[in-house]
Amino acid sequence: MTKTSTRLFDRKILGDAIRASFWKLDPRVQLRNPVMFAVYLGSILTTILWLNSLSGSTGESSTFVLGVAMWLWFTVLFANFAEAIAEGHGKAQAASLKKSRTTVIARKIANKADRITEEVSATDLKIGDIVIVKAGETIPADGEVIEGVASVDESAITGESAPVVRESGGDRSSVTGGTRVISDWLIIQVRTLPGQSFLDRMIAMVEGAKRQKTPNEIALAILLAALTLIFLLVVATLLPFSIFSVEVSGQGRAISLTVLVALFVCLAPTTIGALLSAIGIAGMNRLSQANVIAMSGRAVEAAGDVDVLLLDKTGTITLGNRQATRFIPASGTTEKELAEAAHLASLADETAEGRSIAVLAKKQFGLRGRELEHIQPHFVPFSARTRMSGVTLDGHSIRKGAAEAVETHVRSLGGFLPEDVRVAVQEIAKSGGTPLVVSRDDKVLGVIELKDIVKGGIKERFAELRQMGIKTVMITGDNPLTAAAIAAEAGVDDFLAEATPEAKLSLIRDYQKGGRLVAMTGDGTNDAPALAQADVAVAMNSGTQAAKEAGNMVDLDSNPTKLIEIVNIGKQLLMTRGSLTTFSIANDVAKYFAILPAAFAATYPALKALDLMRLSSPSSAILSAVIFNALIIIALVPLALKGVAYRPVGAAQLLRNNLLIYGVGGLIVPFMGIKAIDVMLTLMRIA
Ligand SMILES: Nc1ncnc2c1ncn2[C@@H]1O[C@H](COP(=O)(O)OP(=O)(O)OP(=O)(O)O)[C@@H](O)[C@H]1O
Ligand SMILES: [K+]
Ligand SMILES: [Mg+2]
Repeated sequence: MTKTSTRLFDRKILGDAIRASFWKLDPRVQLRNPVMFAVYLGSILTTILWLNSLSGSTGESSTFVLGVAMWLWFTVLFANFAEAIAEGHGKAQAASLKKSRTTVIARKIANKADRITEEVSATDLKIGDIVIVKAGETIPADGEVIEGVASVDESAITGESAPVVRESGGDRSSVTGGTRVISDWLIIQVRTLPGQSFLDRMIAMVEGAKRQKTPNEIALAILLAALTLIFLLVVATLLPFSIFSVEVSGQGRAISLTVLVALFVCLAPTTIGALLSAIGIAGMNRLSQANVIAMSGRAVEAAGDVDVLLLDKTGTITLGNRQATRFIPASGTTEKELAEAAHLASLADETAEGRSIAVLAKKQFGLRGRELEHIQPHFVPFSARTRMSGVTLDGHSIRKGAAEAVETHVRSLGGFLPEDVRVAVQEIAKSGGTPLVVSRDDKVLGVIELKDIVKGGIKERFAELRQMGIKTVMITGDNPLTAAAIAAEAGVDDFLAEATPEAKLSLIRDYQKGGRLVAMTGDGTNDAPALAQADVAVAMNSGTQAAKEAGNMVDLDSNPTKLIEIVNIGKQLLMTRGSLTTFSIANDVAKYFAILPAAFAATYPALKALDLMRLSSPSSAILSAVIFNALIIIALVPLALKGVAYRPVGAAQLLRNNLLIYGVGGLIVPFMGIKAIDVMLTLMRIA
C-alpha cells in the first residue's frame, strides 16, 4: 500500500463525501441508523409544518418553522457526511491497492516432467494449477512456492521497497498475486481462485464492502435506539400535558408540534448516533494505514480489549538472527574437532542458526562445504518438536540441539552429558544465549554458543503495555534459564520456556478459561492452531498460507512487534467511541435544561425564572439549540476520524479522565454554544 497517507480533508474525498451525503438521504440507507432515522422523520414532519404555516392560519412564525426544518435536514446531512468521509478514506486506500491488480499472463506448467508451459490469463487459473514465474514477471495468483528461491518485490501490497526472499519449504513459501519476482524464478502452486485472492479480500475489506457491525457496536446501537424511543415517548406525553394545563388555567398557549420535534431531536443521542459508524470505519482505516488488514471488525475491537499478549522470543523480542559466537569443547575434545562436527551437522541446516554455525567454523578453522554425495549423508532437519538437527554419514550420527534433547539422545545410546559441558550450558543460558550441544554417536563433543540481541526500546513498550493493564508473556522453544535471562532483560511479565506448538495452544486456552482475551502473532504452520484459538491473531504476510488462514489479521510488513501497535489502535477505537458517547449524552442533558424554559415559556410563564441563560426569545432559544445540535456533529468529525488522543494508562484512570473531559465538557459546551448562536441570531436580525 502506498503510504501517501491521505490528509483528513483531501479535496477529492471531501467533494465525493458531500455528494454522498445527499445520496444517503435514501430512506433505505437512513433506516439502518434508528437514531438518525427519527431525525429524518422529524425533518420531513417540520417541512410539512412549514408548508402549512405559510397560510398563516397556524399562528406560528413560518420563518421559525423553516429554520427548524432546515437545520434538521442539515443534522441528517452532517451525519451522512461523517460516514461518507470515513468511507472515502477507505476507498482511497483501496484504489491504490487496485492499481496493483492488473491482469497478467500466467505461464502454466501443463506437463511437469518436461516443463512444457502454456500461456493463460491469470483469471483462468484454477486452484492446484502450477505456474512458473521468472525475474521481471508478476506473480499471477496467491500460492505456495513448490520449487526455487527468488527475491520478490512486494511493495505493491506492503509499500516496503526492500525485496523479500521467497522459497519452497519452511515459513517463507507463501506468495501473493500482484507482487513481482525480481531475481531468479519460482514454481508456484495456485492456492486461491481469481477474485478471491488475498489482494481481492483486502480491497473488499478496506472499501468497507464487507464491513459488518461488530458486537459492541450493535449493542451500543440498540442502546441508542432504546434511548431514542424513550425520549420520543417523553416528548409525546408533553403535548397532551401542555394542552390540558392551558385548558385548566385558561392562560398561556399549548406547545407547538415544531417545538416538540426540536425538543426531541435535542434530547435524542444524535451526536454519537451520527458519528458511530464513522468511528468504526476510521478504526479500520487506521489499521490499514499501519499496513495491517483485519479480516473482521470484531478482531479490531477485540484488540482494544486484549489483556494478555503472547510474544515469540526469537524475532519479536530479540532481533532474531541468532548467531554462533563460540565453540566450547568438552574436556578431551579439541575445539577444531567440535567445530568440524558442528559444521557437518549444519551443512543442510537452512535455519539462521545453522548457517551462522557454518560461517563461524569457516572463519575460525577455514572449514568449507565438502563433496559429501559419495558418502551418502542422511540429513536430519531441525524441528521445534525434536529441538535437534544433524546428519548421519559414514555410520556416525552427528547431532546438535538443545542440551536436554541431546542429553536424552546420547543417553539412549549409552552415553552421558559431562559435567563441564553442563556448566558451560548453564553459563551460556544464564547470560541469555542459546547453548547448542553437539554429539557424535554416544559422545558429547561440546557446546556452541548462539547469541541474540534484545531489540532496542522493547522494554519501554512493555512498560507501556503494563500501564495499560496488559500482561506480556514471552514464548520460546529455548530452555528456562535462557528464557529467564531474556525475559528479565526485555521486561516481560512472564515466560513459557521449552514451548511446543501444543503448549502454546493450551496456554492460550488456559488464559481464555480465566476470562481473558489473548492476542498473538505467528508465521509458521506450527503456529496455525494457536492462531486459530487466539482472540486476536496476527499472521505475518511472509508466513505460510496455513498461518494466514488461521489468523484474523495479516501484517503486510511481517513485523511481529506490530501487535503492540494493533492493540493501541483497538484501544483508541474503543476509547473514541466511549468518549463520544459520554460527550453526546452529557450534551443532550445540558441542551434539555438549556431550552426547557424557552419551550414552555408560552405554557407556563412562571418558568421564565428558570431561564438562566437569558436567551433573547423562546423561538431563538429553540432554534439555537437545534443549530448547535447539528454543528456539534460536524465539529466532532475530525475527532471521530483521527481518534481521541491516547495515553497508556489503566482502565480505571482512563474512565475517570474520560468522564472528566468528555462528561463535564459535554455538560458545559452546550450552554456556551447555544448562548453564542442565540447572540448571533439576534445580531443578524438587527442587521
Ligand atoms: N537449527 C537448529 N538445529 C538444532 N537445534 C536448534 C536449531 N535451532 C534451534 N535449536 C534448538 O531448539 C530450541 C528451540 O528452537 P525454536 O526455534 O523452536 O524456538 P526459539 O527460536 O528458541 O523460540 P521462538 O519460539 O521464539 O522461535 C532452541 O532453543 C535450540 O536449543
Ligand atoms: K441530540
Ligand atoms: Mg525459532
